[in-house]
Amino acid sequence: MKSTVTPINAAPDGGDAAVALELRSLHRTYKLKRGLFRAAGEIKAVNNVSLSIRKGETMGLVGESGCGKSTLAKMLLGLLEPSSGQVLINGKAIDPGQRKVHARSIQPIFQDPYSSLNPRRCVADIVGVPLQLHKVGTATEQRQRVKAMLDLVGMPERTHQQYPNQLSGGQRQRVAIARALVLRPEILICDEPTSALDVSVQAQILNLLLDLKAEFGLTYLFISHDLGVVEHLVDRVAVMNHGQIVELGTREQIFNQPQHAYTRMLLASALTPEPGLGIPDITAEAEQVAT
Ligand SMILES: Nc1ncnc2c1ncn2[C@@H]1O[C@H](COP(=O)(O)OP(=O)(O)OP(=O)(O)O)[C@@H](O)[C@H]1O
Repeated sequence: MKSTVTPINAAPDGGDAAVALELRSLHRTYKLKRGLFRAAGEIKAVNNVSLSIRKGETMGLVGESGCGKSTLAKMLLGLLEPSSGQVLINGKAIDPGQRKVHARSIQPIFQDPYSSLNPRRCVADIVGVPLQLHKVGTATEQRQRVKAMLDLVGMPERTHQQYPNQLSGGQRQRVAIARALVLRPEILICDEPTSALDVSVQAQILNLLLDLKAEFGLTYLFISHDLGVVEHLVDRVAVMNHGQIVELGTREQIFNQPQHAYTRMLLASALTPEPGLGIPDITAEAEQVAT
């Protein structure tokens, strides 16, 4: 007789769209040197993670600090070599040594836009660098594309020649988003993209990410410890603990019927979002920035 019990990891696979990003049995081990109170050893930061994200899908990745989220993100971006396993983009395995090749398909947005923006370059130059590195178009075309991208993320023209230290936190994150999108990648890895921002600005940036997803048909992996934010944004959620995905499900399954004890613990310990943290329309803020 067929079992009626659904295994924990047998979540819907995200629909019929083609798989944009696939992780196959990814492992990453760090060697630990012997310390004063510690023997030499190793830590399995990512331990046999397999996951498929479909085109146009937003996958949330949640878990406590130290569970391996950033290590996983770095492997997806080709910044860190897996100990074993594979990352595939559109069915093609990526080689971490070929960062430049797959930078055109997959780009990051990090938590702290200030440290990820070059303080000595103006906004337009920061966004233009990827086009120069990848030799996309003529100098005139590059300038046009930079301007169009900055307009799209709500950066008024007067800010294009300014430097990161002259911008607000939200504006810096807009610049980081413009830089991430200027090569027209298909996949964005958003690693806590709003956690360094004020609550009101967080909502504006999340709204912007939603608008851009619709505009470009993007696929997102959205990494966050903030379950309130995740619940607003994602289609499916992967719950990570001690380097492993312990539960995978649709947003409704994870938030309404969590199966794994760790997921239940995470949800129970999450703070209730403050009233008004819902995502407001971005238009008002974009207008404010533009004036
Ligand atoms: N370079 C490293 N060398 C040794 N151990 C590391 C290294 N980088 C991370 N770790 C360890 O690997 C585990 C996973 O770390 P990771 O930064 O991926 O977690 P995280 O979920 O992103 O945490 P956070 O949300 O705090 O950034 C942790 O135990 C961490 O201490």
